[in-house]
Parts: sequence; structure tokens; C-alpha cells
Amino acid sequence: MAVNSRPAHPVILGQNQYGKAENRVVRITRDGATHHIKDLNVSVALSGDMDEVHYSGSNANVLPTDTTKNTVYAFAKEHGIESAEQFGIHLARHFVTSQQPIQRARIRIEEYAWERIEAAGSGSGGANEAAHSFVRKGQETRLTQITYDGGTWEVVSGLKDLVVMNSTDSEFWGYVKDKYTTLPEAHDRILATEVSGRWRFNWTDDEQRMPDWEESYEQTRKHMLRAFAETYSLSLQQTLYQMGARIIGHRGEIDEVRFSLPNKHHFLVDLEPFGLKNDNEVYFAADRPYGLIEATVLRNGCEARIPEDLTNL
Ligand SMILES: O=c1[nH]c(=O)c2[nH]c(=O)[nH]c2[nH]1
Repeated sequence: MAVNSRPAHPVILGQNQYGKAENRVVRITRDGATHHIKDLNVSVALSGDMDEVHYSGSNANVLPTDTTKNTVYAFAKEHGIESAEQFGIHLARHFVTSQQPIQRARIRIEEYAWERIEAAGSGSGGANEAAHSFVRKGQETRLTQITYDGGTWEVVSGLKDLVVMNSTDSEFWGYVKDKYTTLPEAHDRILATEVSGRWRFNWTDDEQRMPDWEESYEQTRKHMLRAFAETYSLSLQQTLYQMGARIIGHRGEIDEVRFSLPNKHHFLVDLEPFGLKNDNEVYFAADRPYGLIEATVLRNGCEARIPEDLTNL
């Protein structure tokens, strides 16, 4: 028999930790019309005097993982997110100093960086940047498919994995409501998507002057991003059409554009239970399920040839 009161266990518990992993928190700071974003994936792992919950199931020392999640969101509101390090230090200190049984906190944070979308008319100085439109850092993948049957060429190019966000100028309301509809109407929401797009060139034979492919890609990407940034959006469908229409309108070498746009939902976190007001500042970035908005935008009179499912291209 062990000296302490607990009966000896034939099987001994080793290192253990628990907490809520991958809390996706987006914090918007509004400096007038200019918004700043911090986008983190925060994982909390706590350890300490946790033998009993494993051996007997007593939760007396257990701060729920749900509470650790709430703490992440409440701290984002109350203290802001100056840096991932500062935020992590703050959280770790809180868990260890406020809960007697917790002796160690490990906070892991991934940070997703965002750059402002360049606005129209900006020169090399970059002074002209969108106040609330962002593109996630880390390059997209550029794609192309060339088909040649000995007579006719078909070139379809595009991109995938280009993540963009507008932190305002997006609404969604006036939709059909049936007995299963619970979605509240939104008059100021975040609009974010991961663009997958393909565009078909009208260059089809060797007699025609070939487009400058590099220039075409840069300009198409630019027009697409500007349309995303500048459209006051009433739906992602409307934004999609504007992105395609702007490409068709500015790039004579392209006749058809198809987009597949997942609606990357950002839900306002309810901070009322902690006595905090969430003034469109702290969001939960959900990864699934997501709305998926897909459409082709065509030059009038042209044929639609890009397949419905872009993964087949
Ligand atoms: O832009 C949107 N389009 C929709 O069709 C839709 N449906 C939904 O629930 N949210 C949204 N947002």
C-alpha cells in the first residue's frame, strides 16, 4: 500500500495534457475606415494535478476545454492581439496563475499573415492600399492547361488557393426563409473566400498573335483582386460575377472565366456571457461546412467550354 491515501494503481498514468486545439480567432481592429487583422490558430494544452480525472473520473481539478476556448476569444476582445507571442504569453500566464491545479500551459499559435490589396491608381510607393480588403500572404498556385489537336489550340489558365477577405462592405439579407431557416440577416459581415478560377483564352490558331502570357496573368489577377476589393457585396454570387466581368471587360484575350468560391464563414463570437460587447471585432473562422458558389462568366456570344467541376481541369 502506498504511503498516501490513494490506493496503488497497477497501471501508472504518464505525461498528460489537455485543452482545446485549433481555436480559429480573427480579431479586427478598426482605426477609422482602416482595418487591421490578426488571424490566429490557437491551441491550448494544460497539465498539472490531473491524476484523479484519469484514475477516478473526478473533474474537480478540470477547467473545461470549452472554457479554454472561450478564454481565447474573450482575451482577443479584452486585450487585443498585439503579436502571437504576446497573446500566447498572456494566455499561458492566465491558466497557470488562475487555476491552482494547473502547473503548465503550452500555447501553440499559427499566424496567417494578410496583405492589403493594392487599390486602383496606386503607384510603386504602395501608398494607395485598400483599407479593408486583404489577400492572405503566401502565393497562390498558378495553373494552365494546353490542348492542341494539330489544328486548334485551347489554352485555359487560372489559379487556386488565393485567399482573400473584406472585413466590411459585405451584407447578406432578403433571402428566402422557410421553416428550416435560422441564419440571421447580416448588414455588415466579413466576406472571405479561397479563389479557384480558370480563364479561357481566345487564341486558337498559330496565325493569331499570341498573348503575352506573363503579362496576362499579372493583369488578370490584379483585376480579379480589385473587383473583389471594390465591390460592395450583397452576396458572394454578386462579387463572383463582378470579378469575372472585370476580367472580361479589361482583358480582350480572355472570353470565359469560371470561379469556384468557398464562402469561408466568420461568425461573431458571443462574448455577452463574459460581460463583453463584441462590436464586430472577434470572429470564429469556421472551416466547414462552407457555402460553395460557382459560376461561369462569358463574353457575350462566346461558348462556355470550361468544365463545371474545376478539379477536372
Ligand atoms: O453570399 C452568400 N451567398 C449565399 O447564397 C449564402 N447562403 C448563406 O447561408 N450565406 C450566404 N452568403
